[in-house]
Amino acid sequence: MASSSALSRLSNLHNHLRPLDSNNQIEGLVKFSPEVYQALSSGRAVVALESTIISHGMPYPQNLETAKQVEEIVRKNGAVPATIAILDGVPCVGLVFYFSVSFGGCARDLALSACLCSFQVAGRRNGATTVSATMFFASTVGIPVFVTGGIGGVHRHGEETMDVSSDLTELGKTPVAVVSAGVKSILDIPKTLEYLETQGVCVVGYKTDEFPAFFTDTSGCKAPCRLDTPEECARLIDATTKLKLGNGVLIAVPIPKEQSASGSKIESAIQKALKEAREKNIIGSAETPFLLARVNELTGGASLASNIALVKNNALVGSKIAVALARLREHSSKAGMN
Ligand SMILES: O=c1[nH]cc([C@@H]2O[C@H](COP(=O)(O)O)[C@@H](O)[C@H]2O)c(=O)[nH]1
Repeated sequence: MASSSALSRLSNLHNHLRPLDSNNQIEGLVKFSPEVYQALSSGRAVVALESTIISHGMPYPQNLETAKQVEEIVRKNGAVPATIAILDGVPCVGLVFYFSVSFGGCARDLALSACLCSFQVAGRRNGATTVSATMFFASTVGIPVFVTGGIGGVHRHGEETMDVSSDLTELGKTPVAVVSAGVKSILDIPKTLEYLETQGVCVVGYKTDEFPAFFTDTSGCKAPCRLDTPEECARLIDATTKLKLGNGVLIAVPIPKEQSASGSKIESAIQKALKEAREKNIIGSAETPFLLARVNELTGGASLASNIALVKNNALVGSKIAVALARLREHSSKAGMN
C-alpha cells in the first residue's frame, strides 16, 4: 500500500502543474508540468510516455530507474519527456519523478485503458495510463509522438474470447505515432496485424522488413511498410496529419541485436507461462501482468533486462523522430506551407 509520504506528495502534485489556458473543455481538464507546457507552446519536440509501464510493466525498483533513464534519453536527444497519468482525477502530463514515486510504490492495481479514464476522473481517483489512454491524452494536448515498450494486441484465442486490447481500436481513431518494439508473442501476432489493418493503421517496420515480437527481432510476420530513418518517419506522420486520416501510426522498432540473443530462452518461458495461465484460468486484465511476471521469474530476470533495453532503444528512436517532426513543421510554417 502507499506510504503516507507518497500519498501526500501525490496530492501536492497539482501545485506543480499548470492547466492549459484554453477554451477547449477537455484541454482545460488537463494539467502540465512547466517544462512540457513551455515545450508545447513553443513547438519544441515532446515525447509522450505511458505510466502503466511503471505501475504494471516492470517490478520495483527497476520500474522507477528505467522511467528516469528513459526521460534522460529523451532529453539527451533533444526532446522533452511527458509522462502521462491521472492523479486525484486530473490527467497530468509531465513530472515522471512524482509519478514514479506514487506509482512505483503503490496504486499498482490501476492500469487505465481509455475507456476507464472518465470513471477515474469523475471519481477523482489515481490511475496509470495504458497505451490507449496515453494516446488519447497525447492527441488531446497535441503531442504527436509516443514511446512505449510494447502495445497490447489480440490475445491468443481472441476469436473466441473477444479479448482484444483497446490499444488497437485507439490506434484506429487517434492520430498519434506509437513507437514500440512490436507485440509480445504472448499475443496472437498475425491476428493483431490483421486487426490493425482493419482499423486502417499504418504499421511500419523501422529498419526491418519483419514485424518485431518485442523480445525478439523476428515474428515470422512481414511488416506492411518499412522506413529507415527518423526523417522518413517524421514525413509519414506529417503526411498522415495533412491527409486528416485521423488514425495512428505504429512504428515497430526491433529490440537491439545484443539483447535479442536471449529471445529463444524467453520464448520457451512464454510458452510455459501461457500454459500455467490457462491451467489457473487467469484471463482478462489479469493475464498480461501474470505472464510478464512469470516469464521474468522463469528466465531469471533475462526478460526484464531485455524489456529495459528495448524501452530505452525505443526512447532513442522516438526522440529522434519527434525532433525530426518538429523541424519539419518549423520549416513548413516558415515556408508558409501550413
Ligand atoms: O510489454 C508490455 N506490453 C503491454 C503493456 C501494457 O499493457 C497494456 C495493454 O493491456 P491490455 O492487453 O489489457 O489492453 C498496454 O497498453 C501497456 O500499457 C506493458 O506494460 N508491457
